[in-house]
Amino acid sequence: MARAAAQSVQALASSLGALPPEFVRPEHEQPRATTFRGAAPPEIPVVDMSSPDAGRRMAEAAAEWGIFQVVGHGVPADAVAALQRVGRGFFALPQEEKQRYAMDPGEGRTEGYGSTLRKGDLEGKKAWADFLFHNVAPPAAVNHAVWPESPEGYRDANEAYCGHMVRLTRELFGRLSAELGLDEGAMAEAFGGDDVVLLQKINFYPPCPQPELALGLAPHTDMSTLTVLLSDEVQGLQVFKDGCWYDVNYVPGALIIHIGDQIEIMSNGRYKAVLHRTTVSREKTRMSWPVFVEPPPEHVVGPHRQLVADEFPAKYKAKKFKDYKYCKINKLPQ
Ligand SMILES: O=C(O)CCC(=O)C(=O)O
Ligand SMILES: [Fe+2]
Repeated sequence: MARAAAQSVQALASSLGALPPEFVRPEHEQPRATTFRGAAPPEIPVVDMSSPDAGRRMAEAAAEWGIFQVVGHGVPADAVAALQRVGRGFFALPQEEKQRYAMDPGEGRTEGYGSTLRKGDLEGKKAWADFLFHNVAPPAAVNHAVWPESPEGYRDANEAYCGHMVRLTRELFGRLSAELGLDEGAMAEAFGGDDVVLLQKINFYPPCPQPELALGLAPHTDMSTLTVLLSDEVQGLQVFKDGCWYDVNYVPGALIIHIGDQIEIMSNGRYKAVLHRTTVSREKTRMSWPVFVEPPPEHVVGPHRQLVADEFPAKYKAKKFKDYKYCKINKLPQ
């Protein structure tokens, strides 16, 4: 069991005094040196989706920040609480039981439990996080064999939350399309209609002995269309804007919407994919539950034809989502 236990940050964290060198970020990435500390930092917009100007405000935030928080989103608090309860229950399982769901991309198991421990990023530094992820929609993309059997209620909670995510995604696509002067159905169609794929991920960031030197996740944009992120109340998410890293404030009951690469491409750059990272805490475990909304693998995404003109040439190539993903994962040019 010792070998399996060493494969998670969670197990490592419970046995450590100092941060192992492979987690120490270069200085230009360390949160201590790079987080904005001035008075009155600008706040990521919070939009009430039931207000009359919600569409316009979301579009402005998507263009300026690539991220916004939504309240009045219609996702019931008990569906959110149930998802969080089963996620916490999974990470509280003994290490060897979690390891039963281990992903292994080399073996073709791309869903499941894992950590970035084995694979450093570009600078060879490791991220202070474990995760679990699996598809939740559409039914043809779901493999229940990789979903945890415990805690009890895991499947029901995930299915119920997913139903709300499908509806919320449709609404966001509709409003963001309309604000570009397109038909309300333009984004849904551009991203594969009912075949759009939803991935549920759970991030687990254990307490870290030297949080000022480490990152939970290195800076990245999501390759999704958009991501609907649920966070607990522990501070951790940061976004990059105009040369600075800003904390995203916790807003009770809110969901955080990240514009991903595919919406940036489809909108021909009118909406921006947000560059983000996560910090970790010395005392507290942090968890987050992002849902990545992706086009089906064979689906081609490119700038929408109504957003390309002589004075607005296409800024991105059209390509199959699976090819985009391959290049992004392997850090190849798009
Ligand atoms: O934990 C968070 O707040 C962000 C997670 C994230 O960016 C990701 O999983 O892609
Ligand atoms: Fe992300």
